[in-house]
Amino acid sequence: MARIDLDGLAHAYRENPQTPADYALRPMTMTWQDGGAYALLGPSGCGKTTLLNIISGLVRPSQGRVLFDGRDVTDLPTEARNIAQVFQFPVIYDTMTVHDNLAFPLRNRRVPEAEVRSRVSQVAELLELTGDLRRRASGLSADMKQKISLGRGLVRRDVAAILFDEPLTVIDPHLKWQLRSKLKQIHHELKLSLIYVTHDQVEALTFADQVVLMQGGEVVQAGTPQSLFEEPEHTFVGYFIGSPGMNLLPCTAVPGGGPSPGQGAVQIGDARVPLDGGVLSRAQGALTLGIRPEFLGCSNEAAPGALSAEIERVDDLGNYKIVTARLGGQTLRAKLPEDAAISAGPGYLSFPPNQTRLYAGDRIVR
Ligand SMILES: Nc1ncnc2c1ncn2[C@@H]1O[C@H](COP(=O)(O)OP(=O)(O)OP(=O)(O)O)[C@@H](O)[C@H]1O
Repeated sequence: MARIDLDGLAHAYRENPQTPADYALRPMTMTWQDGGAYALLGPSGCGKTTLLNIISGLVRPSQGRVLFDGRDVTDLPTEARNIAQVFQFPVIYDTMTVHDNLAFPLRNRRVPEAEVRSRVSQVAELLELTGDLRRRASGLSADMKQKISLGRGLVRRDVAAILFDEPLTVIDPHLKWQLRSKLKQIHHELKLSLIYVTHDQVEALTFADQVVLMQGGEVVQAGTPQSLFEEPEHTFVGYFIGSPGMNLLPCTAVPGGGPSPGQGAVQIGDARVPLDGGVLSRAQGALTLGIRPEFLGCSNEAAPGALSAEIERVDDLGNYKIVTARLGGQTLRAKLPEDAAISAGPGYLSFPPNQTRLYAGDRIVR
């Protein structure tokens, strides 16, 4: 396994790119640690596959370098990069047994047969394929075939990294859930460097220990799932991560407008939300207040510091409730426990200071 450095990497599919919009991938420099599980996450067209293909060698970047353990591989073809790849659709040999499919990448590299057997049985066990090893692949379901493709990706010990391009897309939802957690377990047991492209945040957040969130060819934030959830550095991270995403409320600064000395506030329509005076003094440009639905306090009862609001509706979603409320002419959502006593009508919202974020020009202000 290898550390991967992306050094000033950028890519434009068109010749003579002139403006940032001409780039599928805008200049980026970052390091992915040996043995890490990374998810490249973002909406369709944000550049995830382009980045993955540059790492695998399918696309040569227009600018910058890719280094594996300090070695420049930018000009090496895929075969010379020592990586394994798993794609959206199964890539297996139908005429071979499950065992021989899993053994193929090892036998191809002349790994001694005793080691082939031990590694195949280890990977088969992890993927719960042990009982199927003697079956011929041709008769198997699409799900099973994709599991074998995953196994073929995971079977070699000596690869620099394993690259996954939306590998669970064709998998049945129940099995998908199992495989996501399985991949996390496999990552810990086999200590592999994994890079995993997905547009599905649940997939990225369950599987990866580092999530690289992309938008418009740029990395907007890279960090642990927890940091992306708790500390979104950009409004896009707040919006894209979470279900529902962060409440993002355009607002204006009211320096010194808070209830206590040194405290400021922001104005949202006719509502005023107190905010740390220091943060407010560092904010320039268009301001947005951000609070996750999980952290927004919401009740029919008045509480100290809570703001009067209209609770429009309450949706009971089984494990939790989603409250839709109006404050200062804007709509907010709160996520409450399933047993919370709450109903439509007059209500109160509170913004815990340590969970309330201010963004200026979409970037967090600290
Ligand atoms: N071979 C190509 N030629 C020209 N433009 C391309 C090519 N491949 C991708 N693009 C463009 O580059 C941008 C990034 O595409 P890319 O496939 O990397 O995004 P993505 O995040 O992987 O999206 P998806 O999840 O839909 O595959 C898009 O605007 C896309 O239209």
